[in-house]
Amino acid sequence: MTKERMEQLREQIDEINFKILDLMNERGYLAKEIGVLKKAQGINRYDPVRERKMLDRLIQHNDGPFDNGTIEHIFKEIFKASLELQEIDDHKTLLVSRENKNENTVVRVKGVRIGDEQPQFIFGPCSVESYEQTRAVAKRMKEKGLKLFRGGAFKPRTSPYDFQGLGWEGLKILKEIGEEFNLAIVSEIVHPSHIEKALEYVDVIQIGARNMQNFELLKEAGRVKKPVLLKRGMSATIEEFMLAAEYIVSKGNEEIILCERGIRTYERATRNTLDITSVPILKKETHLPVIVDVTHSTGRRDLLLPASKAALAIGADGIMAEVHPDPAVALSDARQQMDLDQFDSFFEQLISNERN
Ligand SMILES: O=C(O)C(=O)C[C@]1(C(=O)O)C=C[C@@H](O)C=C1
Repeated sequence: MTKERMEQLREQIDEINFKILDLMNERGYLAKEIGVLKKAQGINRYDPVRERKMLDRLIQHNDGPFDNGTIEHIFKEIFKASLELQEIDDHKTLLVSRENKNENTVVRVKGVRIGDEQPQFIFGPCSVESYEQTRAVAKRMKEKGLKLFRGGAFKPRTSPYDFQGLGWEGLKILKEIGEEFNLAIVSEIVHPSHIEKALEYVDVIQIGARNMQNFELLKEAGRVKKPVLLKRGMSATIEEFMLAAEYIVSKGNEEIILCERGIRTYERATRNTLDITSVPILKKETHLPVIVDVTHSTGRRDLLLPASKAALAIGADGIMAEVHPDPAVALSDARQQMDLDQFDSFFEQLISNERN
């Protein structure tokens, strides 16, 4: 008997649930329409006076069993949800979003396809210090059949007294070495007025973490036909990172590679905290390729291999890491770059892991 009664009651609740659902959605459509009218009249959508009046009237009619506080709470949630509905309508779909374009963007650089099935690798010294130093790394990369070579010529450094890079001289070295070994050159550009001239030297324009919100630089990079490697700012949220990429795409350049390079947190065991889950989030939310810079995120040679494996396992399209013939005497990032032998063993282990 009690069992039957319980079933009856549950059936009634189920029916009421559907009624509430229909009424909620009917209410939602009305709120959306009000939202459109408010927008046209330039009125603020959030109306606390109206909300207060509605709550007062509801409380006057409330015969229980729910107490007034509970009723207020439930309806406040409904108002909040309606407000969100009104805002979604106004939310422009980003060009970088999956919603806007479902298929993956594949960035092509000298025959290498970034964002396609195969993971890709970008290696090279932190800074171009000399022709010999740069060439030694490029030669080792060429022997491994690697194609994407990084090297910093313009170096935005925290301290003005640290090595600032060789500038145009560094880009000349990179170009020469790129031609000798048929490597694609990835190098950072820091000034909007340098973009045009840099096209002669680089195959990929890198925009560094410190410049992720240099909007004039982003716009200029958006105006040219050259792939851009955009690094996540050190304190940037994923949304801010996506909006930075949007600046570039909105000017006409869709050839963007996003690069997770760690964010600043309270943790000091690593140089930055590698936000590994940003990779699948960015892959889900955008159509752009995503790579991970294991050197700047970890700042530790001993973590380069596990961090790279983790990045590929979680869906990264590639890895970036720094290699120097003699890291101990490097002019920047001496503690985190691999020497050539370490590079051999790192790469060997990484690709054998990929094969298995
Ligand atoms: O009545 C309005 O002005 C609405 O926009 C609708 C509504 C609601 O859901 O009831 C939504 C948000 C406002 O803060 C107040 C009320």
